[in-house]
Amino acid sequence: MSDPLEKVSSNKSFEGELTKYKFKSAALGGLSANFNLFLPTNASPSNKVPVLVYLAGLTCTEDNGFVKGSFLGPASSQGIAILFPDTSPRGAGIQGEDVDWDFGTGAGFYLNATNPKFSAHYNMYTHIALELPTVIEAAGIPIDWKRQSIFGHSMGGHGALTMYLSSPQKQYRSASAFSPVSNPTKCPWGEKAFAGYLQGGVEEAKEKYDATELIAKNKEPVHILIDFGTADNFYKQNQLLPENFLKAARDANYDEFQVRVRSQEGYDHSYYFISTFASDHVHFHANFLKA
Ligand SMILES: N[C@@H](CCC(=O)N[C@@H](CS)C(=O)NCC(=O)O)C(=O)O
Repeated sequence: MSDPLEKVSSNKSFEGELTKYKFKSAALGGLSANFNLFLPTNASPSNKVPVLVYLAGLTCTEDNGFVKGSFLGPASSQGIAILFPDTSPRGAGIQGEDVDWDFGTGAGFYLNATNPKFSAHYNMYTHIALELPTVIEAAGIPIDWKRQSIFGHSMGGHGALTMYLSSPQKQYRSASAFSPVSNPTKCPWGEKAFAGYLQGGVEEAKEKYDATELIAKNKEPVHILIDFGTADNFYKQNQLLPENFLKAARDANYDEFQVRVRSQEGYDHSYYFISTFASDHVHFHANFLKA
């Protein structure tokens, strides 16, 4: 069992309330975990609101998304909550976890580790899919967990797409991503992460943690929106591979109404890009969250 939530700070924003919480996380091996939650002003015990989960990228914390993403205004006007989890456990004390910026702290890759070195703490998949909804519900916060969607950036785009496509009970109604790591078993970031966190390495990852592999074998209807920038250096270095995801989706007979991948001319990997299309993504999810 995880401990109850402790409120760290609370600020009025866009008529709603942005609150930072911390708690002792069972999924992350008893470490203290932070998250931010934006609640629109219409949320109340008699009016539970839908929620969008935002997963950030490498080196980020639970703060990057709300500080630089420009999501809160559109979410407030649509009456949607946004949950901003962290990107990894912190302070696990595992040898080597703080050496590289693309592995370990700040780089949890939204999976459940099976390598015994990491498996007690690196369980961001369970933390986000199961633990956070449970502790937030237990605190009486008025969110309707039957109306969830998920989005993210870069490593967090990978997290959003894979959690959407692999969640057994169709936990999320829609998924979207900014510059996602779309085929991680074929790029350096993913290969490094899976070799470290998973006992079965890249082969194990193909089953559960690669969006391109997952869409290729998916049979259910989907609602997916992806944007990436043509001036994104990580795109140019083949870390993102959105074309692989698009091809797998079209080969699996998903048309542009179910899987839309948009190439945005001249945009880079930063939050200048994300904030430009933030409103688009919130409105995309609103179609499904408020249906
Ligand atoms: N630290 C890396 C870059 C890491 C990076 O670009 N992180 C992206 C996600 S993949 C990010 O969102 N950074 C934080 C920010 O822009 O607020 C480098 O020096 O090349």
